[in-house]
Amino acid sequence: MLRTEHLTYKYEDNTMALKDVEINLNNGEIIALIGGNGAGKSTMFLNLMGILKPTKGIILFNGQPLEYNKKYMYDYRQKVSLVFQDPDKQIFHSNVYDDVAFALRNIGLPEDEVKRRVDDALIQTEAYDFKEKAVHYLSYGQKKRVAIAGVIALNTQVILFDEPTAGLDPAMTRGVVKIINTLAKEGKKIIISSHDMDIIYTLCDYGYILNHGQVIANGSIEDLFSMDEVLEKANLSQPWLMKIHKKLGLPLFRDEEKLFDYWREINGASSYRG
Ligand SMILES: Nc1ncnc2c1ncn2[C@@H]1O[C@H](COP(=O)(O)OP(=O)(O)OP(=O)(O)O)[C@@H](O)[C@H]1O
Repeated sequence: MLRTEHLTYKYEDNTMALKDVEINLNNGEIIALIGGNGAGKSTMFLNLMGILKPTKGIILFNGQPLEYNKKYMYDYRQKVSLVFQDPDKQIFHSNVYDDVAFALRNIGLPEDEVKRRVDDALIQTEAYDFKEKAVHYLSYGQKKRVAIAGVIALNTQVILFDEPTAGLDPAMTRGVVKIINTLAKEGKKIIISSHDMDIIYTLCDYGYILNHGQVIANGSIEDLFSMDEVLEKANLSQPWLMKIHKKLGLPLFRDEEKLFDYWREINGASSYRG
């Protein structure tokens, strides 16, 4: 699978965005990459995609270092894909359907297979209703869903999500969380960055905390969010379920439904208004 060794990346203006970063996707199913603004998350994703080339260190896919030539990258990007933080960096075509179909046509899939995959991805992301619409008329949230549809249609083994829910309303956010869970259940490896710690906590089983380009902690999600000092140093907060656990002494639950079930059980259904 995908891992890095001593990954270091320096931008042209000498900004050291990543220093000696070691991550390994085998450590979990849905992996979190978290850190405050400017910690290096997007730079990490661009390196993992081969869009940026490490200044030092290597990225290994299935045990072999990435190669930075056209042929290798053409194959690699059918196995590893990225949902960019900014959908405008991902959407190139003027029409939604053609944009989602682009990469599939590029790899030479027959048009009926392209249609099946594109329609399915647009239905999953609730973007089907505007599939004929011009991209420049779409709202930010709609563009984001088109960008996610493009990656779903590609059906790669590894999917990197850079801030997939930023700018989405609560209903769409729940939709994206559901999509990511479904992709993981299908066996895909996922790395996700988000400033929403509740989403990270609900979705991910393992994580890395980046601070000024360095991994300052890694471990199971429960362990990571128990490290008060590390979270403070990295400008992160605890998920609300973790706060309830720590401050009220309630058991630790992975999602709110389990907390509500527990509450119903200990207090009787009558005191529960949900
Ligand atoms: N093209 C660039 N040239 C120079 N410096 C850059 C460039 N892109 C990013 N940086 C710098 O690299 C560092 C890491 O930025 P990056 O965008 O990877 O962080 P991030 O964790 O994704 O932040 P955010 O949460 O704000 O999106 C920052 O100091 C940023 O200013």
